Amino acid sequence: MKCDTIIIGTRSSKLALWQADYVAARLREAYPELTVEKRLMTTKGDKILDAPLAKIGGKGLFTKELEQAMLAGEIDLAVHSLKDMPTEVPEGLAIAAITKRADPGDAFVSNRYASLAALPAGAAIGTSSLRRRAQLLHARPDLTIRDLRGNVNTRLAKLDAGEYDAAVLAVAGLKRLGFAERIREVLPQQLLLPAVGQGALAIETRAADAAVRERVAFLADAGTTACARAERAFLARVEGGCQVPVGVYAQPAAAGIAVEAVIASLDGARLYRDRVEGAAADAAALGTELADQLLAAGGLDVLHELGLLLDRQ
Ligand SMILES: NCc1[nH]cc(CCC(=O)O)c1CC(=O)O
Repeated sequence: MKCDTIIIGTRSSKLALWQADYVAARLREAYPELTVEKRLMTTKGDKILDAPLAKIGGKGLFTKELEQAMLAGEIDLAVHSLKDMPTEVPEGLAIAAITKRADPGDAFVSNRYASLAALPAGAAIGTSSLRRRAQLLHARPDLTIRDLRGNVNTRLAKLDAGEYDAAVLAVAGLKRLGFAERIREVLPQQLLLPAVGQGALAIETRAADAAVRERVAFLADAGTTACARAERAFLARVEGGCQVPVGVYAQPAAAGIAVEAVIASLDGARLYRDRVEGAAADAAALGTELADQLLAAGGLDVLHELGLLLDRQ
């Protein structure tokens, strides 16, 4: 008899484990006969903890080792935060399902202040995200942004150690780990647009593994998938990685889908933001169109200055 087992590869951060356990539980529930195992792995992004993420660079910082293990047949699927996935999936692999998105927002967390507005001039906010830095500085040029790296638990511990007045973290990650009560304020989207795919999970498999693909298909959410298509097309057009000062958020709208995005300089002084709306079937084209609009409006100069678009043709 065929051995009916699916091995899920996962990073060992608490958030990654929560996400892998979530998918494992849903698979076991759907297929009581199936054996689901977890294999813990370490990625480059987990190992290099002392350098700002933006300086380490490289695509797939949190995904590459898992992808290699999948191609080698050591694991059958990987569960990623969609926002950590590069826009290009390696040859031989595929995103088999994108789950229903949880809260896509960013949270203001602080032991000292109740809201962003309550922060005094010069207060220090911890974040390593260029997207958060640029948009926060645009709204509050008086603030100081200090690098804050590590997984969610590490970042909260550093905040509690008193090195920062506040930090900004993804709402979805905080809630998954049981830290909802640490959220002082969900920052309005008008102020801070999320990262591509924030709040959604991507289930990656071998492209040719029909058995596994079929089994995870029920986890896909059509609405989130269309939104992710628009957001990832936007990102692919502007750069392709997760470490650029851009935010993008697609959501259902009267016409089908509305996409809003921002490209900003690191100091927040220049910020280009716009919105397009169209049919969900045209999601990818909408994302690309919006990227072209923002690049033409000044975003291209901003990204060029960052040295991130050197090999763009
Ligand atoms: N950058 C790491 C990361 N990748 C996914 C999440 C949260 C979960 C999600 O957005 O789906 C986080 C934590 C954070 O940004 O605070």
